[in-house]
Amino acid sequence: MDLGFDGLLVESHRCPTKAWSDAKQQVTPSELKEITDKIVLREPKIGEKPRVTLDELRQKIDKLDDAVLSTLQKRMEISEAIGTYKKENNITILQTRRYDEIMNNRKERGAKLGLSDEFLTKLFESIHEESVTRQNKIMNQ
Ligand SMILES: C=C(O[C@@H]1C=C(C(=O)O)C=C[C@H]1O)C(=O)O
Repeated sequence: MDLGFDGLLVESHRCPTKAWSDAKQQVTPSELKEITDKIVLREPKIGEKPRVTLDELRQKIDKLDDAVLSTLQKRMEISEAIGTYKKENNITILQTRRYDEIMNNRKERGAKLGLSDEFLTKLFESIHEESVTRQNKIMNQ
């Protein structure tokens, strides 16, 4: 456990089922040892000035997240335009071949950038779901 918490409240009992209160959340002493052994204690090094400050790194993340958000917004706008086209031309919203093509291509490109298959699957499934939801709204208007 490396959670940055200041404290941890755990109830322990020799025999949890016999505890007079909160029996369900009591852990045995050996489980308690297992939990405390896993705790990582960190002492931030104060005084030593790091080359790059945490604030600077976070500002970089903030900027990149802005770019991610505006890219996603632009992608959804295009998806909605495709939704309108599909409505006007009576085309099915879900296009599995195109979806598979996107998934395979993004995962292949992502792998080259060191991004995991699991992460990319979750990311593009979620993007696709939102995209289809938006097109459905247009289709039902
Ligand atoms: C955007 C489209 O509609 C759907 C959404 C897709 C997407 O967001 O990438 C891909 C295929 C379709 O299931 C499309 O047909 O191209």
